[in-house]
Amino acid sequence: MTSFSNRLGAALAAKRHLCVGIDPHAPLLADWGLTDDAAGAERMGRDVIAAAAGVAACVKPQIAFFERFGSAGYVALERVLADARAAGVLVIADVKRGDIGSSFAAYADAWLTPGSPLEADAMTVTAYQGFGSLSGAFGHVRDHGKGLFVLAATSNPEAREVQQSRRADGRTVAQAMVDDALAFDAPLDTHVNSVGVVLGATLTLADFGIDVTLPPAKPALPVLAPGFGHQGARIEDAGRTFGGLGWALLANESRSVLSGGARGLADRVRERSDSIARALTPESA
Ligand SMILES: O=c1ccn([C@@H]2O[C@H](COP(=O)(O)O)[C@@H](O)[C@H]2O)c(=O)[nH]1
Repeated sequence: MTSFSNRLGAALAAKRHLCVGIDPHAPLLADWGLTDDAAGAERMGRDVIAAAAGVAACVKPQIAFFERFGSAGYVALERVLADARAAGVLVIADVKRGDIGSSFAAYADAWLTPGSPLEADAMTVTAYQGFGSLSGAFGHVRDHGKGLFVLAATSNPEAREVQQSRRADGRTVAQAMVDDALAFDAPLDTHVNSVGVVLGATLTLADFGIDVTLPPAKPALPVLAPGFGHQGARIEDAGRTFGGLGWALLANESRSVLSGGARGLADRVRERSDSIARALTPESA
């Protein structure tokens, strides 16, 4: 078994930082000449996998756009995930799961168990019920080489009221999420932690009171950063926004890459991937 952190580390070492979103919005499906149904979502997802293979670091299917088609949407997503496994494309399932421990463990079984129909490499999670409530996934991380991305400072403006709040210990909620992710014991043979965080590209870390200072021996903290493209953040600013975190940055773009149809998709993925690699090189950061 090759772990998520090892595979992610290999992609990052090859200067791949782009995470291509798979978000089959109705207008995008129309733009692609596809029907607004499960078949259309499946076609878009499978085309994205083909374009991302060997070029992007990972893909991120957004479950909401499959779930709106009910069971047919889940079947479509299963087929997209099967394509990704066959093509060796890393998948972060954007499912934002969180619950009391026993229920959360069932989510981890669904998304992170090898052989599960919905098996992904990593999933997004919320620790609003306490970081400890995520422990049902820690076995999947340690024993099955899976990964987690904990929402810390999200890209939407409404999140600030909650995530910038200060806890009794003086840290912001966002900083506490980062600290808990950093404290997760990574296997010794990896350069990248298996537990990372979601930090929106539309924000400044200072606004959220976030200081991500890694202890010297620690593997890098993977950061999934949505907000580039359609939400206004510019890939060219990624080095400045994320500073020393750049090495393990996964810059997500969904609508901005998907817009324009299937034709030209491979070129757009290549162009965005090259741009983010350039933005993160020390000379231009
Ligand atoms: O803080 C967050 C967390 C998740 N998202 C998700 O990322 C994509 C962004 O799509 P764009 O089209 O590139 O804006 C989408 O699936 C969101 O649900 C986020 O935007 N911000």
